[in-house]
Amino acid sequence: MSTVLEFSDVDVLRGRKYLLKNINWSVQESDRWVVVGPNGAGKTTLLQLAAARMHPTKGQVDILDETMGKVDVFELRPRIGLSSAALNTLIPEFEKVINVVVTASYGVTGRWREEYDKMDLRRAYELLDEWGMGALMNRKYATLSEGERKRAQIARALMTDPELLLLDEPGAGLDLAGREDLVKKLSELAADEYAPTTIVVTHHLEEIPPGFTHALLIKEAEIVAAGPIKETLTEDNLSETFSRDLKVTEASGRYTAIAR
Ligand SMILES: Nc1ncnc2c1ncn2[C@@H]1O[C@H](COP(=O)(O)OP(=O)(O)OP(=O)(O)O)[C@@H](O)[C@H]1O
Repeated sequence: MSTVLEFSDVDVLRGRKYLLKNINWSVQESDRWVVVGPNGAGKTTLLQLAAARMHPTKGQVDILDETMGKVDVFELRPRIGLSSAALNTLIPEFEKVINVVVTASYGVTGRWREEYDKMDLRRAYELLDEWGMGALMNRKYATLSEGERKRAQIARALMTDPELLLLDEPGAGLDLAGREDLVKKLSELAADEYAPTTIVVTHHLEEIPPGFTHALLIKEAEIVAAGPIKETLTEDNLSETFSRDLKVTEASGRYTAIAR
């Protein structure tokens, strides 16, 4: 089993504020992680480090056997699929859905004069189709609903056949049916042994796909608990993470939490 991510004594500081503090975290190839924590806890910062989009202020981050600071990040990034809401602001207004996906192979967000070969376009279409978006491939991305955008973003993140897939709040803004569809798809992806090592960030336990193996709980820049999902998503750990006395239930791999 090989290690995909290794964070050793990592701090991220901006001014005097710790965005992350004393983070030690190891992710193995077959793992599927959820990162759970309240607003402002440091989840996106953690994902930005894992995506080779940010350097730690202190400590070491190893990604896919490369050490940040010693590797050309432009070679590393295509090996990592990242989906986040930040993408929405980068996509040109009239961009077609198929181009949003295919441009990932060049690491850009607007199709300009690049020539894509048929194989790339075919792969982009197949990925869109797999995520239920095939019929919308020629629509303008700007006209998609939030749920459709999320699925197009995930197809884009998978375009380069990454070894590591990072999804930042893929369920945010989805209605109940949209969330359930997404959870099912992510659960299927988790069960696929050829799927990349996957890390999903969320605020909501209801969005955790069954089959995910590990959880990291984070609060105020520090890890509260991290490890196998059942041992980690306990009432005590979650109550500590969200600073509320929570009642947590689990049935068939689906979690819910309410305040007592
Ligand atoms: N450049 C910066 N300078 C100072 N503080 C920052 C900077 N960037 C982020 N922060 C702060 O760091 C904290 C962690 O931010 P981060 O986006 O990682 O949290 P998060 O857990 O993803 O939050 P959310 O769930 O609300 O998206 C927040 O309090 C944020 O305001």
